[in-house]
Amino acid sequence: MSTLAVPHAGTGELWGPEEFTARLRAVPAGRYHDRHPFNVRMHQGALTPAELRRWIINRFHYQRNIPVKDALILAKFDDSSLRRAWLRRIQDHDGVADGEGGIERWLRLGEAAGISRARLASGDEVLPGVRLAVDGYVNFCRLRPVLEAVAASLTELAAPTIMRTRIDAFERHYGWIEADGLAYFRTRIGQGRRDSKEALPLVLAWARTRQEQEAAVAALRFKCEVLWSLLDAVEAAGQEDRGGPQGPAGEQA
Ligand SMILES: O=C(O)c1cc(C(=O)O)c2c(n1)C(=O)C(=O)c1cc(C(=O)O)[nH]c1-2
Repeated sequence: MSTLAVPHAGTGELWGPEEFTARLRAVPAGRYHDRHPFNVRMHQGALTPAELRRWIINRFHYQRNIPVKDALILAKFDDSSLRRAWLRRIQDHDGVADGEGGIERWLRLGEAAGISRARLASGDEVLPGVRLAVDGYVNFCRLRPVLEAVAASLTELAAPTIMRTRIDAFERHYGWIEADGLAYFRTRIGQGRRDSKEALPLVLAWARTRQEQEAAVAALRFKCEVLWSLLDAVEAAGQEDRGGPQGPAGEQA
């Protein structure tokens, strides 16, 4: 595995590009939110309409903050071609005109699931844990070096697969959501693939020391934790509805 490794003072050998890539890919392979019990139940068709609506409302908070964190990353680049590439990510979400882009498509997903635009856009039902997780990601991209901020986006290596599974699951189990509402997920398959294909070579090139390589892997781990925490909060709110994790409220000691 380490045939390309070269020695680096103090912090161990620099991983060769193959080993570094394998280590980055191993992070979402092991701890991506597709394994989260809430996501597993979503894909099994076991969520109630109220639970699915809660997820759509809370995930919207993540969606609307993605272009904010991408603008923070863009501001770290001193190179026009990189800024242009990153600007396209912002446009993926915001569109280039009213009525376009991923945020608009997520609003339509909400409508297809019976959530009005005003309700979704208000943010009133965003859970505290979701707010903290999303703030954590935005602030990470604001405060950390560009290598780590870009590495954190590499969860998208795993995103196209989860999108495909989600489309199948929604079509099979949640027929009450109008089919047009799934456009967000369909569009995201290609965008996510392109984003990760673009970001991976940047991370490989910018991590020049073993310490930086490890920081990139840690950034990706952190991002998996952000996505995991978001679902923890959504799941916990459902348990409260059902009377708490130990059963109905009155039966708890
Ligand atoms: O539904 C998902 O499972 C999922 C995961 C991720 C991800 O892995 O970060 C993103 C998205 N969706 C997504 O829609 C999206 O726009 C997106 C942007 C980013 C990012 O970090 O730049 N991740 C994701």
